[in-house]
Amino acid sequence: MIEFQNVTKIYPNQNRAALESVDMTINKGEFVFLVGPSGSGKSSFLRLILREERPNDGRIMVAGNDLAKLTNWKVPALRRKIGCVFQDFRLLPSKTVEQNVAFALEVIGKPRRFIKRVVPEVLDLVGLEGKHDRMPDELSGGEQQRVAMARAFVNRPMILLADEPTGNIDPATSIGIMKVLDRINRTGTTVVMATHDAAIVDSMRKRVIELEYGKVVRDQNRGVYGQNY
Ligand SMILES: Nc1ncnc2c1ncn2[C@@H]1O[C@H](COP(=O)(O)OP(=O)(O)OP(=O)(O)O)[C@@H](O)[C@H]1O
Repeated sequence: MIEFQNVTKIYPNQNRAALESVDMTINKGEFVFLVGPSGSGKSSFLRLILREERPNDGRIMVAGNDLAKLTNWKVPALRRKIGCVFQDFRLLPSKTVEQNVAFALEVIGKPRRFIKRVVPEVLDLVGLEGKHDRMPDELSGGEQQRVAMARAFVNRPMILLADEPTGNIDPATSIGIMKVLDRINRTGTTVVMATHDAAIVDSMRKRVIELEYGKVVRDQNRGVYGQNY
């Protein structure tokens, strides 16, 4: 599903590589935690998968596409296969919960009938039944992140990328967020989550890939967070 072959990324005017000779394969349906100190390359890894950045060297395959060969006009189609969730939720403040999720389908031209049917289904999946008409500022942080997950998943992407999704959420609420990500993963969606949340990684025992100075220093099945960063 995601394959990095000897990938190196050096940002302009930087003398150190953000990612250096990274080789890894993430298979369909896997749940992977990406851990490592601040600046170790986790966000760069996610941005390369989205083709928001391009590598200086190596090859990246995502959902059967060689990203170097993908023409610019095909990039939106690639990104439609990839849902994203961020630490800061990124909801539209003037739209309701339901409208925020529906909007993700409207912009890709889905019919209204379809939108009316699938939006309530996905809001149930993330545990937001009864909150469809709330505005984002009437929700807790955990609920806002559930909206963001519903929006990322409503199009049933093959891959879900999460960049510190529990970073702004208290530990008790984070458990609920992880249950939703686990539920999404069980539908067959590949999940890659960058995190500094040791308690979450240790409790879920999924594959853990650790980066340090842009290199993979650990790749462990049913892994733990490891040392504290
Ligand atoms: N747009 C950019 N321009 C220049 N350097 C960058 C850019 N983005 C990231 N870097 C550098 O690349 C390295 C890796 O950064 P990256 O954001 O991928 O790390 P990270 O592991 O996600 O960190 P954090 O845990 O703090 O989010 C760092 O040295 C960072 O300063």
